[in-house]
Amino acid sequence: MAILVPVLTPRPDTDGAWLAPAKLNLMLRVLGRRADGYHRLQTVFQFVDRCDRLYFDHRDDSRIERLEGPAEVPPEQDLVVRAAHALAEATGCRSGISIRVDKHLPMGGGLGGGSSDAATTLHALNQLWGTGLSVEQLAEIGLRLGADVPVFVRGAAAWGEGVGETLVPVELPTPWYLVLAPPCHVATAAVFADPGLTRDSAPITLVDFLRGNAVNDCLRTVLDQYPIVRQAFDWLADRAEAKLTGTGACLFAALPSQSEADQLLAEVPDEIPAFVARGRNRSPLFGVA
Ligand SMILES: C[C@](O)(CO)[C@H](O)COP(=O)(O)OP(=O)(O)OC[C@H]1O[C@@H](n2ccc(N)nc2=O)[C@H](O)[C@@H]1O
Ligand SMILES: Nc1ncnc2c1ncn2[C@@H]1O[C@H](COP(=O)(O)OP(=O)(O)OP(=O)(O)O)[C@@H](O)[C@H]1O
Repeated sequence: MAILVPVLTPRPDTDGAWLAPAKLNLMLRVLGRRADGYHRLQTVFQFVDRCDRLYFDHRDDSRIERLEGPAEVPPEQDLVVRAAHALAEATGCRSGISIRVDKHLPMGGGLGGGSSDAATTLHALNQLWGTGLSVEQLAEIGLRLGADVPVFVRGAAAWGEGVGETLVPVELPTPWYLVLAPPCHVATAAVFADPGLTRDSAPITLVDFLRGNAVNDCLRTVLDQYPIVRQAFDWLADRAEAKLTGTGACLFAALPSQSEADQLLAEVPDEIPAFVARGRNRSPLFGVA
């Protein structure tokens, strides 16, 4: 008997917004450094249902413009604009687009918000411009924009290797997470450049991870470089199993229920922005629970 696997197509929600979710790195091992300076990693990516919201409006000319977005990011440097140009160049498409970015994810937080915005833009414009690229082709373009873009393009929770481009989909438990966003931007490049960073971890297997081997090799460096992250980490670690996502600054803990997550959220000190979100094995961009 044939098994029908649904083909999922990214689509806007009922308000016309294309969702760009956050990711968490449930573990992060740094195995070594490549000749180009990039680090070889092992990681586990899972999405959460906290999202930026992107809107795309048709234009009659061929200009690519960001009409609304984060004030800290000049429009021409915004990853949504860079993704749109990259798709236009790769396909020879001469269409234009107006993009509005309704930002909900903290920036420079290890939640991959910019990468997710780029991935959502690639999917949305591939449909709106009718450029017809495959997911593989979009992921390849995405990788040139950032190491985290491919997992958002593929939209499945994954075991990741290489610099994050070798992805194997995984089905994981989907707990409620309390996410703390200490108010600082962590410079990913500076964390990877730290001489004290552990960069010779032995590779592990998915089974090792599922049995509880879930360290983040960047944690010590980030806590040493950013006292404000250490303060938030200590607070969370006193109450739950605290983890760092990516190179931070965001921290998270899995809780058994929404009510327990909400209860802990209510206790978070006022100076630490925080939210509760549900883990998802399929990106909310693809519109399924
Ligand atoms: C740490 C993770 O968030 C884990 O998911 C990602 O690997 C980082 O992905 P990202 O933010 O998209 O990072 P990129 O913008 O590609 O890289 C920023 C900088 O971090 C350093 N970098 C990044 C990723 C990596 N595997 N090795 C590195 O050494 C490089 O100096 C690079 O110039
Ligand atoms: N649309 C965008 N949203 C957020 N940041 C953007 C965007 N476009 C460009 N950027 C730039 O990218 C940087 C990293 O943003 P992002 O939110 O992806 O960081 P991050 O969560 O630390 O990601 P990662 O986990 O991939 O390191 C920002 O500091 C900002 O300068």
